[in-house]
Amino acid sequence: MRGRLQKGTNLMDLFEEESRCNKQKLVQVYLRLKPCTIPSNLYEVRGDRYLITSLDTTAAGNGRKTQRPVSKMYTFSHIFTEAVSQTEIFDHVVKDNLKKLPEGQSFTLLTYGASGSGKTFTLMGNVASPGLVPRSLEYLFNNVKVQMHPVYKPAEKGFDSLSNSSQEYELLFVKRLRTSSASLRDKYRRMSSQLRTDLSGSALNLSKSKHYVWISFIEIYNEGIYDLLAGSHHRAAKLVIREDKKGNVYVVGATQAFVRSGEEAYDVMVAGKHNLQVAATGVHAQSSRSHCIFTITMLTEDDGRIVTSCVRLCDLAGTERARRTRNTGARMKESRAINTSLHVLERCLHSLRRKQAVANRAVVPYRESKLTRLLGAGLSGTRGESVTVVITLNPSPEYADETRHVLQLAAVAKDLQINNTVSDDLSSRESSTHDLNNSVCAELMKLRSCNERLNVELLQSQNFIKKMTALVVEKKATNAATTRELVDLEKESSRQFYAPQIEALKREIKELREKYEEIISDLKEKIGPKGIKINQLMTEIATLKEKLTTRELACARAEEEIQYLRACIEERDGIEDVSNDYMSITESDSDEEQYELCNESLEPTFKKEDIKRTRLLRQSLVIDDNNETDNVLRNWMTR
Ligand SMILES: Nc1ncnc2c1ncn2[C@@H]1O[C@H](COP(=O)(O)OP(=O)(O)OP(=O)(O)O)[C@@H](O)[C@H]1O
Repeated sequence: MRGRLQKGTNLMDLFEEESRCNKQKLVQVYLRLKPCTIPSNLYEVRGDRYLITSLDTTAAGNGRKTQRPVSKMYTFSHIFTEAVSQTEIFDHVVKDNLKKLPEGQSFTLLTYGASGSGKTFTLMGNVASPGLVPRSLEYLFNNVKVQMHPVYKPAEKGFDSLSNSSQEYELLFVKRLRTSSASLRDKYRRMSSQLRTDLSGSALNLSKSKHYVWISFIEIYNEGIYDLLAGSHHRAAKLVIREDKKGNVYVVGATQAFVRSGEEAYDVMVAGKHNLQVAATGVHAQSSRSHCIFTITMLTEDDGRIVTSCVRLCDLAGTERARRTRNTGARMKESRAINTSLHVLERCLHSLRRKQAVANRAVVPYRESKLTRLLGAGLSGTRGESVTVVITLNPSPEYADETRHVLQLAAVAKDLQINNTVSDDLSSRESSTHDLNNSVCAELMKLRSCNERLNVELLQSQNFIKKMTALVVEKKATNAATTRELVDLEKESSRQFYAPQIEALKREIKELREKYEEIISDLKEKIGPKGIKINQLMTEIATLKEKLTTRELACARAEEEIQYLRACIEERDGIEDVSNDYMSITESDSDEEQYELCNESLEPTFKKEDIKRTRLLRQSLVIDDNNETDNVLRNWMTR
């Protein structure tokens, strides 16, 4: 499933869950990311199922094409990130399917991705990390009772019983094949201890049945099918595809090798791999130039009944951009053939999806390439095969262009249903013309069942919408409650946060107050007697001030008197030396003596009262500072 990036993956999960319930089993599409040293922000893995890409997309506007980054979300059955081991991938992707093999349930696994993204690594691996092929072999041979003589051999119509001489021939043939790959043979032995550790504890427990295991290995190169087990001249003869009336597709004449152990099977496969056309390209030095399909066929004999099933492990050649590979000549031709067959695969998947979605009779173009002809029956679901696609992705930004194409195909494959009831056109195309009435009736029946299915889907969708609406309402209510709680919490937390600070401040203030009160009382104690003295001095100062004021008033009065006397003296024109005479008047002189003295020197108008007044004046001035008074008088006299 692919869609624009949306918020709320929970809703997405719910929706997916709902769709899963509505649909039948889907093609399993896994994503494996290759470890990458260059950091890239083009891809983001969310959870273990969602990939968000920010790849450039061409947009046409105003007559011009522009590149702009678009976020897209792709859903996978599971995403294996860079750190995930081969063991985990085997356990997740292959193991359960192998368990169903003896029951007649076939399984096809495709690795698909850009060149150099890790398809071959995922299938074959290396000595340190064996891939899905050696693991599948080890798992099978460790868990089933494999027969040592090839009594039954897979054939077009199911199986053939072999004569003793034929059995001998088959055993010899495998021995010969193994000799041809002797130089490459010890690889499995080096891997096997690792494999045994990884696979320990897993058992199929099928001791009652007898199993005959055969393997075949073919490649599709430049739209020709070749037998990789046919020796070094395998390209000399092309194989042909045959299809029976039931829609089963066979490669006629493909070598089947009878194997009795994982090691034997692996050696045969290595011999075949040696024949693979591997050539250097600009992208990947060991690039696969063909699609190759490794098939393990198992004939299970149980109570005289033979059941045939197979595991097909397909390593598809990588999509290639001619611009980047810089291929020319033969390489260019190979590249074109690879891209064409992959393009047909993509179209087939698209048509199948449409066909399954609307139950129509659209023709799926399986026949347009050898690859789709061979895989078609499995993908269409008519044979009840389980199909798994492992998309390998190199997150390095330079592979972004190829990756976008790969993801498009992955998105389509993810939506395909398998084991569905929609009839496939493989057989219908071969069948003779239908009776019109029958076909109309069949069409009507189909339409009715389709209608019923749609009604059910409608009901389910309505239920889903109801559930969603209820969920939204619930979420809104929860949100409101949460907001209220948050506000309360904020208040509470701020109160709790400041309360201790306020308490601390109050305590501090109290302590300071007590401290300063102590200091003040200490000071008061210390300045106690001095304080009383100061108070006394202040009182004295006040008394002195009062006295001064009184003296000032007296002075003022005296001045007035003096003014008056002066005026009187000035009136006595002609009288001289008054001042000297007057100065001779002393305190000791009696009023009479003074009067006499005055009489002698002054005009008769200078009255006795004046003398008295002058004396009074003198007295008032002489308080405690005679000198000052004298000075005042002296000043007055000398004026
Ligand atoms: N998950 C991985 N971990 C470690 N190494 C890897 C991984 N995937 C790929 N490689 C390494 O990257 C290189 C290319 O990988 P591989 O040969 O599997 O690419 P491919 O997709 O099969 O390419 P082509 O389609 O061109 O054959 C190999 O050297 C392989 O060991």
